[in-house]
Amino acid sequence: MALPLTNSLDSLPLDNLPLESKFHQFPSPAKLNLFLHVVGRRSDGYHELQTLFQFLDYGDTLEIKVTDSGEINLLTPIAGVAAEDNLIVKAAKMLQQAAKAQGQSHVPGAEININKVLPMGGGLGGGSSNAATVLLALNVLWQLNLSTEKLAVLGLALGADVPVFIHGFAAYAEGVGEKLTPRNPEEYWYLVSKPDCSISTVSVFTSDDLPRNTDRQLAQSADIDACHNDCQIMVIKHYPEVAKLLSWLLEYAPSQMTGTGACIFSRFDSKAEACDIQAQLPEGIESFVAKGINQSPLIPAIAALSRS
Ligand SMILES: C[C@](O)(CO)[C@H](O)COP(=O)(O)OP(=O)(O)OC[C@H]1O[C@@H](n2ccc(N)nc2=O)[C@H](O)[C@@H]1O
Ligand SMILES: Nc1ncnc2c1ncn2[C@@H]1O[C@H](COP(=O)(O)OP(=O)(O)OP(=O)(O)O)[C@@H](O)[C@H]1O
Repeated sequence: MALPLTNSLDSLPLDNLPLESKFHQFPSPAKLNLFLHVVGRRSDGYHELQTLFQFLDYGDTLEIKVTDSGEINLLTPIAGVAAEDNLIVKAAKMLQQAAKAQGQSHVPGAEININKVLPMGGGLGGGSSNAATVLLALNVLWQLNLSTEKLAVLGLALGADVPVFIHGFAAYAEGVGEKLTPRNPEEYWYLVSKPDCSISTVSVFTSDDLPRNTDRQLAQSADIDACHNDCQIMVIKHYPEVAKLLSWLLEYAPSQMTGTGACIFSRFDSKAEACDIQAQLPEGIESFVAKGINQSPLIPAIAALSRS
């Protein structure tokens, strides 16, 4: 089954009404890890990574309205995620605390809607992307003026993938994913397919079968195809659904898992080729076709809001 493509993020409207009292729409795109090397483990248990992030022109959409109440209300709950655990709510509350810490006596609230299309636990960074969108949007809507760097530091406490979504440029990342260097990988078309299973990030990072000592030099290779995803090595051992779909896709195109899975991205030169293989996917596999992009669509949306 193809996932809906109705929320293509090309041009989201931001008109000229006052910032308050109306909903503003923001994109919350997916990311791919074009490669993901695990190169060590820190004393706090987190893993040191080397990864290449690129965005997709496909993702969730958030609508945010400022309120006077000081409350954060998520009007469209996500099934299976309690409001207090939702990264959208956590990000908004964290920003309120940061505003109070810098001396603001009254911090407004917000009402938030989400149109969730990204599969959860898919390795597409949906939750982190939602958190980044909330941080950037409310920083403008609440007129807090926190720097991008400060927002990235705040966001890192919510998830290792939040900083790249805050900065919004495709990047090579080290550390736990927060030390970013801009890169411009080729913007291919991708078929993103989701095997019929969900994989928790923690289970991958705590597995004895995760390789943890990939040579740090490998990521410097000029040939991106020389790189790989270490998490995939663990996942295909434990999740036959992923192993089976990956070997099917590899017959047609270079294919690899993103993040800790379970989604697999297959690379094509054109949308038509990606759609052609999508049409042949085995029964019951969810999928979408999207373009890899080196700037997040969130950045121009925030810039337009700042100007309004
Ligand atoms: C795998 C990636 O998606 C690559 O982009 C990210 O590193 C994961 O980022 P994320 O989903 O935001 O993950 P977090 O919420 O920060 O971490 C979830 C859990 O994964 C483990 N974790 C995560 C990132 C990392 N570099 N090392 C880890 O060991 C930790 O046990 C952590 O408690
Ligand atoms: N707004 C949110 N959207 C999605 N998941 C959320 C959200 N808030 C909290 N979560 C929790 O975070 C978990 C991971 O969600 P997410 O969609 O970010 O996974 P992922 O794509 O595998 O991310 P990553 O690539 O960072 O590992 C979910 O299973 C859910 O319990």
